[in-house]
Parts: sequence; structure tokens; C-alpha cells
Amino acid sequence: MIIAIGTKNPTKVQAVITAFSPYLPGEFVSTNVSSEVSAQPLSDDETMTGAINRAKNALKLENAQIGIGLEGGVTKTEHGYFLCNWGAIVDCHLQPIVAGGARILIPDEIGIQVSSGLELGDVMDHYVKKHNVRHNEGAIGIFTNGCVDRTEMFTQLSKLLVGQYVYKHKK
Ligand SMILES: O=P(O)(O)OP(=O)(O)OP(=O)(O)OC[C@H]1O[C@@H](n2cnc3c(O)ncnc32)[C@H](O)[C@@H]1O
Ligand SMILES: [Mg+2]
Repeated sequence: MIIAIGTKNPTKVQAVITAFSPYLPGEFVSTNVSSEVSAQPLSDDETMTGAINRAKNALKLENAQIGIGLEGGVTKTEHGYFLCNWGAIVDCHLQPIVAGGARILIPDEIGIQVSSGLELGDVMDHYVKKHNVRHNEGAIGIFTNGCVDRTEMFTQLSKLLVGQYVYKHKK
């Protein structure tokens, strides 16, 4: 069984393999696909749509049995800007199964820059003077002081996906 993951970002790929392999043994293939939303989604809806599109496009492109998409975004609330993360799993039978990941408040100065058109990954690199935060601990890792990094967050999100998938297939 081919399980296609719609990204080459190592934090996402590692998370999916860790969460899925105990439940769905198969060949994991990571593939660059379009999310068909902006590079920096700015709402829950846009981020969720990006995750679903990545899952569908990965399934198609790799001729896989299962497609998985994970997408990060920023969403503005009455209480400030939050990181948001969404994931989706598709196969040829079911409607997409979707799950949300952790969300934490980020500083206004970061949220404002992202809202004005910059990508969070670039803003974070500048903010902490590091290179490629997005492929490493992520903004979530920085702002939780390393307690929860991006791979761990995506691993929990991927467990929410695989758990729902297995449950639905039992019926
Ligand atoms: O290669 P892909 O899969 O696209 O991985 P990505 O790191 O670009 O991740 P997303 O497209 O899902 O995220 C959308 C944008 O938000 C950024 N982003 C989201 N969460 C982040 C985090 O925790 N740390 C740093 N950047 C983050 C990311 O760098 C993108 O600019
Ligand atoms: Mg991206």
C-alpha cells in the first residue's frame, strides 16, 4: 500500500511516519504538491482547505491508496494571533477526514508581519536569528521554549488522523 504525504518538509514527513506506521503499514512516499491556497494561509478555513488539497493531490500524483496533507497557518482572534495547524487524510472511498492541531498565541509583531504578506517561516528566522526554523523546532517550538516542537505537534495531529481513519474502516 502506498501512503503519499503531500510535502517534503521533514517535520511533517517524520510525524506522519511515526504516527501511521504502527496502524497502517505501507510504503510512505513524500511528494511536493500544491496546497492550492496561499503559501501562508491566514485563517482556519484556508489552512484546512490547504491540508485537504495536499492530501488529494498527493493521492493522485503518486497513484497512492492513501493521501495525507498537513498545513500550517496563522489565524486572528479577539485575543490575538494564533498558530493553527490542520491535517487531512483521503482515500478513494471516504470523504476527507480532517483534524486540527495545537494552537498557541504568538506575539502581535509576528502576527502583523504575517498578515501583511510575509511567511511565518521567514518572520521566525529573522525574529530568532536562526535559519530554517520551519524545518526544525518551528514557531511552536520557539514559543513553548522547546516543550513541544513542530514534529511533536504534527505527530499528535497525525495520530488524530490515523485514529479516525482506522475507526471509520472498522464499521
Ligand atoms: O514545505 P511545506 O509542506 O509547505 O512546509 P512549510 O514549512 O512551508 O509549512 P506550511 O506550508 O504548512 O505552513 C505555511 C506557512 O507557515 C509557516 N509556518 C507554519 N507553522 C510554522 C512553524 O511552526 N514554524 C515556522 N513556520 C511555520 C511555514 O513556514 C509557511 O510559511
Ligand atoms: Mg509551505
